[in-house]
Parts: sequence; structure tokens; C-alpha cells
Amino acid sequence: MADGSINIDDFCHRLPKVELHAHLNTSYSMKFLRELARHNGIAEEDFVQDLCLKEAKPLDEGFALFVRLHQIFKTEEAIYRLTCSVIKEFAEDNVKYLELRSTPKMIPETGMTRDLYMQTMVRAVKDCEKEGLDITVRLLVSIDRRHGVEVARIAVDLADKLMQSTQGLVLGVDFSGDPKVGDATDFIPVFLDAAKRGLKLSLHLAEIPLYEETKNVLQACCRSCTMRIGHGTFLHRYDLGKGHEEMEDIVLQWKIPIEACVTSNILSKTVDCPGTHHFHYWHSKQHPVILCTDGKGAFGCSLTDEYSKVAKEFGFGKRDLLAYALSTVDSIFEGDQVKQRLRETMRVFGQKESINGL
Ligand SMILES: CNc1ncnc2c1ncn2[C@@H]1O[C@H](COP(=O)(O)O)[C@@H](O)[C@H]1O
Ligand SMILES: [Zn+2]
Repeated sequence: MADGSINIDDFCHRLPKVELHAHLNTSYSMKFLRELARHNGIAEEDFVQDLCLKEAKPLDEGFALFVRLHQIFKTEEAIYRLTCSVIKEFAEDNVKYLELRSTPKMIPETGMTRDLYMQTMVRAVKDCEKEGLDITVRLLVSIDRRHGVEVARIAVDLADKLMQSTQGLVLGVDFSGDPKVGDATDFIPVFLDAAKRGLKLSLHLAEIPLYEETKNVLQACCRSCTMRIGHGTFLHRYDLGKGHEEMEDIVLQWKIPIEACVTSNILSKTVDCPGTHHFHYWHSKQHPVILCTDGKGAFGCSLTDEYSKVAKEFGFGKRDLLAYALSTVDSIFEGDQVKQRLRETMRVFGQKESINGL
């Protein structure tokens, strides 16, 4: 129950958290954009204008924004600086474990290759580690569904190569991009191949009502893949009615965690308000559902904001929030050692807050 004696925003900020769904190019801060503008000798106000969705717009408009962002973050230096700044900002928000994802890009104009793109992110993560930031960062290589199956295979090869060469700092692939383009069913062989190589999968599924492809992917991947679902807004039978039970049954049976991005979904007009967000549906079934930002810059939110919104909507108090944060650790792609360390950090935090017995 809600705890009237505490400031929820402050508690949610101090609470150690994990962030599992953050796209690099949409996770900038306005502060970072201004710095980059100054660094590049560009008028700040022109540069930062319209780079944050302040009000709800259809998903298509979000994708138009992403294309503009790709025009900004296209050099090795910009990718390096952006990665460092995103990691530092999440650390400042008391995120203790971050899985950051991005689409490797080939940009002939700047000499960027897919390999260099990901290597640059790896370099940034390692440099942040050397600085001793109190956050563990792992990377996912994104597959943009708009680019088709052949490019997806290249992304998996790259992820596999980096998983080996970084001893697991790169640990999986993400499947994302405009859900209205192409059919996720076509990518199933790529997902199965990635899983066979030991890569973990985070798949944007059912962000919009796409029953057939969602069902096909879930049926094909549930047995052999370690996976999570990004968004999963249109998965549950409560929303879909009779005849669509299979998707929910698979998700429940295989305990496939759902990455819930409340602000992103509201601003993309796939969900009306926090009160009707599917977070509540899955959470009340005790199914793993993890609050995430998606793009803290594009959607103007922090992970603290997401926790606060949900806490206020559903009346979570300190104990509920800490129990919830602890539960999210089960869904990270890292192994037991990292999980134990995160749980310990959260338990120590709980003791300091006089929350015992969790
Ligand atoms: C809002 N919901 C969403 N649904 C699907 N894909 C999304 C997304 N938000 C972001 N992306 C994916 O992430 C890319 C930007 O980050 P990176 O350039 O990879 O770092 C977008 O181009 C899109 O492919
Ligand atoms: Zn996403």
C-alpha cells in the first residue's frame, strides 16, 4: 500500500534499479545535446528543437524523429560521447545494471562501419568501467526489421563475434524498428540461430496489434531461446478477447519477461494512461514485467519517473517498490553472480531504509 510518510519520487530515485530496454539513439539527454551542439559549433536552440516528444503522437511520428536522430549521432566521436553520457546519466539515476541496445550502422559519409559502431560502444562501456562508475553495463546488438533478414544475419554475426571477444559484455540481440514494416515471422530462423550461438533475445513484439506474427514468433522461439518481450502491449486476452488465448498462455507458461515502457507507450498512443497500462495486468498475475524507459531522451522520462508513475497509480509503498525492484533482477540477461550482487545491493539499501525481511 501507499506509504503517505515518504516522498515517492525521492524514494524511487534512491532505489537501486535495473534498466533493460534502452535504445542508445533515443536515450540522450537535453544536456548532452546542448553540449554536442556547442562542441560542433552549432546554435544550441536550433539543434535541440523538436528532439523530444512532449505530447502523444502516433508511433509513425516517433519513427520520423529517430531518423533525424540518426543524422546527429553518426560519427565515431558522437557515438562514443553519447554512450558515455547515457551510462553516466543512468548511473546518476541509481540504475545499477543497464542493458543498452543499438543498431550498428554503416555510414559511408563518416567512415562508420557496423563493426566500428559496436566497437565504439564497447570502448565507451570499458572506459566508464575504468572510471569506477557504480553501474554494470551490457550491450545488445539491435536488428532493425526495416532492413530485412540479410542485415539481421550480419547483426547476429557481429553480436556473436563481440560476445566472444568481450567475454560477454555483448550478450544478446534486440529486434526492433517500425512494427508496421515487414513481418517478424521472416526473422524466426535468425532468432533461432542467434539463440543457438548463446545470444539472448529481446524482441519487440505486439507493440501494435499484430496477432499472427506475434503468435508465430512466440511459438517458434519459446522452447529454445532465452528471451524477453519488448512492449508486449497487445498480448493479453483481457485486451484481445476470445480466440487470442495462445499468446498469453505461451508467455505465462514460459515465463517470458515483458519490458514495460509506460511513458513511451503513452506518448506513442498505444496506451491511454498509466492506469490502463498492461504493466498492471501482468504484475497482478505475478508475471515478470520490468519497467523501462525505451528512450529517456525521445520520451523525456527517467527510470525514476517510470517507477514513480506506477507507484502513484497503483499505490506502491517503499516495501512494494523494493520487492518489485528485487523481482526485476530475475529477468536480466547476465548470470547468477551479477544477479546475486544486485540483490545484495538492493537488500543493503532496504536495511538502510529499515525495510526488513525481503
Ligand atoms: C517507440 N518504440 C519503438 N519500437 C520499435 N523500435 C524502436 C522503438 N524505439 C526505438 N526503436 C528502434 O531503435 C532505433 C533507435 O535507436 P538506435 O539507433 O538503435 O540506437 C530506432 O531506429 C528503432 O529501430
Ligand atoms: Zn524499444
